Amino acid sequence: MRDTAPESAILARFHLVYRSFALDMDVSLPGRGVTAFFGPSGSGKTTALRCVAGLVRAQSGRLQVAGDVWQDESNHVFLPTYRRPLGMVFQDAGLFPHLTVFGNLRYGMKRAGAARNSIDPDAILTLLGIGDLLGRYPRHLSGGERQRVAIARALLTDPRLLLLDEPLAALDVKRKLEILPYLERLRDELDIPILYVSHSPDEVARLADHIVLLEAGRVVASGAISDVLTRIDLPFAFSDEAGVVFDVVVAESADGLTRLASTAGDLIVAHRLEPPGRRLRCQIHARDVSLTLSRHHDTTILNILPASVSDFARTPVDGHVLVRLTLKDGSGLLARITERSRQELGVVEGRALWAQVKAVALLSAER
Ligand SMILES: Nc1ncnc2c1ncn2[C@@H]1O[C@H](COP(=O)(O)OP(=O)(O)OP(=O)(O)O)[C@@H](O)[C@H]1O
Repeated sequence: MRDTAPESAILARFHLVYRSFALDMDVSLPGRGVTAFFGPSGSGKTTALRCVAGLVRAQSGRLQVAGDVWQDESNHVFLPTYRRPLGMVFQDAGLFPHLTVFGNLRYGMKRAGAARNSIDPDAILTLLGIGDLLGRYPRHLSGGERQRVAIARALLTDPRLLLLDEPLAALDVKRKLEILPYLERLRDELDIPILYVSHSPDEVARLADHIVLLEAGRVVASGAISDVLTRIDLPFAFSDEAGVVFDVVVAESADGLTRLASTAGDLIVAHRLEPPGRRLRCQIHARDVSLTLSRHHDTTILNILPASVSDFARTPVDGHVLVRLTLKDGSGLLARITERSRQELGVVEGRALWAQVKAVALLSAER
């Protein structure tokens, strides 16, 4: 059933009450890229995803995906899971152990039914790098390979939405690092949205385009990652890892350095192997940003960006403040400085100054 053209691809409103937990969610989510359901253990991430999947039925709820209504309790509409065109992958890949990789994938294809003509299996095998694994049984695959096969099987059903519930949680660090580039490719190349449950700040910083921050069943924030990570009213703004992410493009490499272009200004980092034009994601921690009133030329710091002060807040760590800055393209940057420096420099709302970036962390793997 089609509805009027939606502004966002996913409109999800759920109210669900368990004995000692209530989920209250009302969000609009983008129709492409990765939306992370993020929050501490027990905040309701998996419950929210299960509501989207139709695995649990919110007493009151409405879910619309790309114009199609999957649930509308006020009109007694509730599509069961098997009628929702979605792919799901959990912590445990859930492959059929008695079938080879090919057999598992063929199962996905069968589920696609009439839609399978619109799927390009070769493109999916390439996207996930599993073309050489087709004859193997799941027990002969690494944890990362199993997850990639499970994602491929889900995509072969031709879903309109991909749900990933902590797909890396059961993997060791080495396997996680191995699979992350594939998830980045899915994010960049798939036309369908991915809802991704995680409680790992690193995974979210690396993969998410949009964040739904949950706390005790309530949505504390929902927005583009660049907006949510620069909100100084949220608890994680004060963690040691607080910082922003930027999507940048490799511009050129010379003299052992690479210039990354972004609308907020160029960033210079140690030499990268990626060719010009490659999109990368980088992170700048608040602890790595210092402020000056004039542009210093007598400094070893390479990355100095013009900025203005939006606002600031005292951190729970004695004597520090977190300053939110606006860069020339309107994007945000956080700086953690001492209250004494703030007063001496006159760092107040609207003040124009320079942000000196001591370190830029590249979150994408080199390839
Ligand atoms: N079927 C159920 N019946 C009753 N309570 C439930 C049920 N499913 C989940 N809960 C409770 O709802 C709360 C949220 O659980 P949920 O699994 O959604 O959290 P989460 O954020 O995904 O946590 P984690 O990161 O630990 O997986 C928890 O307190 C959990 O005990």
